[in-house]
Amino acid sequence: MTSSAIARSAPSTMLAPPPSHWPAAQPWALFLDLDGTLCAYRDDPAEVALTPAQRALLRRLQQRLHGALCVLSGRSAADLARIFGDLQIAHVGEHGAAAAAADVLFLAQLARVEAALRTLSTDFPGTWVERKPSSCVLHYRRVPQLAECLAARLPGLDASLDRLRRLDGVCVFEFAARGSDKGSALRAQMQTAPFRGRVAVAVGDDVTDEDAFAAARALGGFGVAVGGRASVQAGFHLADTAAVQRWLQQLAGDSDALD
Ligand SMILES: O=P(O)(O)OC[C@H]1O[C@H](O[C@H]2O[C@H](CO)[C@@H](O)[C@H](O)[C@H]2O)[C@H](O)[C@@H](O)[C@@H]1O
Repeated sequence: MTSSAIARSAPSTMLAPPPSHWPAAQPWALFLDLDGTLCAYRDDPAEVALTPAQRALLRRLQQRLHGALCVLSGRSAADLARIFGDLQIAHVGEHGAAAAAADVLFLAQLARVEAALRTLSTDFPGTWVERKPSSCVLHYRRVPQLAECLAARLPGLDASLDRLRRLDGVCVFEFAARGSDKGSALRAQMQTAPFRGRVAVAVGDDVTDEDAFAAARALGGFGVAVGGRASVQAGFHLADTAAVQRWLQQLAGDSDALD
C-alpha cells in the first residue's frame, strides 16, 4: 500500500497503516466488515456483490489463516447467503444479533418501530425501510440532506422499547437488539476453533465496527479503521475499500497483485 493512499483520507486521529506481513510467531484471526470495507457502498444494497477476484482472494486468505477468517456484517443471513454463495467463509450477520429473533418481546417492539419507520419513509420520499429478521433499517443514502430532519423524528427508545438500541450507521438509522453487537460476535468466535489462540484483527469502516475493534484490543489484538470516520478504538487505518483490497492481497502473499 502506498503512503499517499493512507494520507488521502486519514481520519483526524492519524492512525498508522496496519502491518503488511503476518507476524510469524502470532497467527491472526481476521474479522472483516462487508459494506464500506470489502465492498464499496451502493445506493441499492442488492447491487453489492463480490467480484471473482475478491472471491479468489478470500479463499487464499482463508487457506493462509487455516480457516480463521470471519465476515462480521450488519446484513441479514439471507443477504450474506446471496453474496457468498458457494464461498464457504465463516460469517455473522445482523451485527451478531440473530439470536434475538427468538425473543417474542423483542419482535413485538421491533414491529412497532418498523411501523413507525414505514410511516416516516412514506412522509419522506427517497428514504426506504429494510426489515431484517432481528433489526429494521431506515435508509437515506439517496437523500442524505434529510439526516438531521429524520433523526429528529425517529422513535424514541424508552422503557417500552427496552429490547432495542439505535445504530446511526452510514446513511442508515438502524434499530437492533440491545446486548449483542460485533464485539460479542467476535468474542464468541474467538472461543472456538480455528479462531481460538490467535491474535484477533478486526477491519471495518462503520460505527458498529468499533465494538469489534474494542473486543479485538481487549483480547490482545487490534482494529483497522477504514475510510474517513475518526475511530475511537482502532489502532490502524486504511484509506478505502481499494486500500483494504491491496492490504488483503499483501497478507495473502499475492505479490503479483501489488501495485
Ligand atoms: O456491517 P456491514 O456489512 O457494513 O453492513 C451494514 C449495513 O450494510 C448495508 O447498508 C449499507 O450498505 C448499503 C449498500 O452499499 C448502502 O446503500 C447503505 O447506505 C449502507 O448503510 C445493509 O443494507 C444494512 O442492512 C447493513 O446493516
